[in-house]
Amino acid sequence: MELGLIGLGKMGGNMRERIRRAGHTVIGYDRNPDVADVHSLKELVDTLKGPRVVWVMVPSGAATQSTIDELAGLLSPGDIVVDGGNSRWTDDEKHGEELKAKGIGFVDCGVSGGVWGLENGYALMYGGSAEDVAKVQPIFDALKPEGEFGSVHAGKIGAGHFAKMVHNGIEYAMMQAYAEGWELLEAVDSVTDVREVFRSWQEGTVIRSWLLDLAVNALDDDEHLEKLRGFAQDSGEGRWTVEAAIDNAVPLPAITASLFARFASRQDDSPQMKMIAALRNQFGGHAVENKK
Ligand SMILES: NC(=O)C1=CN([C@@H]2O[C@H](COP(=O)(O)OP(=O)(O)OC[C@H]3O[C@@H](n4cnc5c(N)ncnc54)[C@H](O)[C@@H]3O)[C@@H](O)[C@H]2O)C=CC1
Ligand SMILES: O=C(CO)[C@H](O)[C@H](O)COP(=O)(O)O
Repeated sequence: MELGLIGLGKMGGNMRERIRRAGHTVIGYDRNPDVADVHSLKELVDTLKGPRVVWVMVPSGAATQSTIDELAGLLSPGDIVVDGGNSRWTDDEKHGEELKAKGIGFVDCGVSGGVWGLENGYALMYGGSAEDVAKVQPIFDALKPEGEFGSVHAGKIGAGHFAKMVHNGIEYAMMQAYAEGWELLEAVDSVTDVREVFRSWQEGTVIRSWLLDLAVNALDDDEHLEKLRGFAQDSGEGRWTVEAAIDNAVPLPAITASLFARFASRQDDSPQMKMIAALRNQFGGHAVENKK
């Protein structure tokens, strides 16, 4: 089938290639003309034969919103928009309604697989009506990993991004657990080769996983991660997971702590620890360290 794909960065660029390898036609648009097949959204829409399926794979928030707004004005009744970016799930209902008013279908799709997806396939979690999902199914089949699993119609509009958000919350906590274990192993003299301990865990252990494999890759590149600064960004999914947990009164101590650990990583000199030091000094006369 034919697909219009908007956003040809780390994700969309490889997805275009994987879908083409499966025998489909993909026409890509990106605001960066070096990677684009067409040079405007209008040209993309005019080039595709109807009924069209257009997949949006740009940063969540303003870029996704403006793209969907423009598509709503360009597409025709019976066409479908898929939002494959990491959009906040609460945006999906709004996007679905905006497009439905023009007779355009909408499917939200959480995509997992990162820059490895071209070869390994992309795990997909999608939400929307069965009718709209069916129109995108050949593309889902091209993107998904080989094998029985890796693709799910999670529910109605919003369910795909909600499932991907929870997936990313779990990702935060798993990464935090490996990171904490690694730091503790590095802190003691008795363990002389931390990287080999991590490598040994890749087979047979309870904690083997793809993230563990990637940790070993990172340690092979830089055995003690000396080239990196201990600073970790976040792009929203962890925050939204914690917000959803609060809305539903579901306790998420591990995921919340892993999000807060990232915030702490961005502080050179913790203001709250200054207060802790000051209070210990006030009540117990405990020593403080002053700035030089
Ligand atoms: N990198 C990852 O591991 C994953 C990323 N995602 C999500 O996929 C989406 C894309 O992510 P990446 O490819 O990593 O980002 P990226 O920054 O590598 O690529 C984004 C692309 O979109 C283009 N773009 C931005 N605004 C545009 C607009 N208004 N119109 C047309 N093109 C526009 C940029 O020029 C760029 O080529 C994001 O929503 C991200 O959260 C989802 C799963 C994994
Ligand atoms: O969806 C992903 C992986 O599954 C993206 O890599 C996402 O950017 C990770 O989240 P964060 O940037 O908040 O660490």
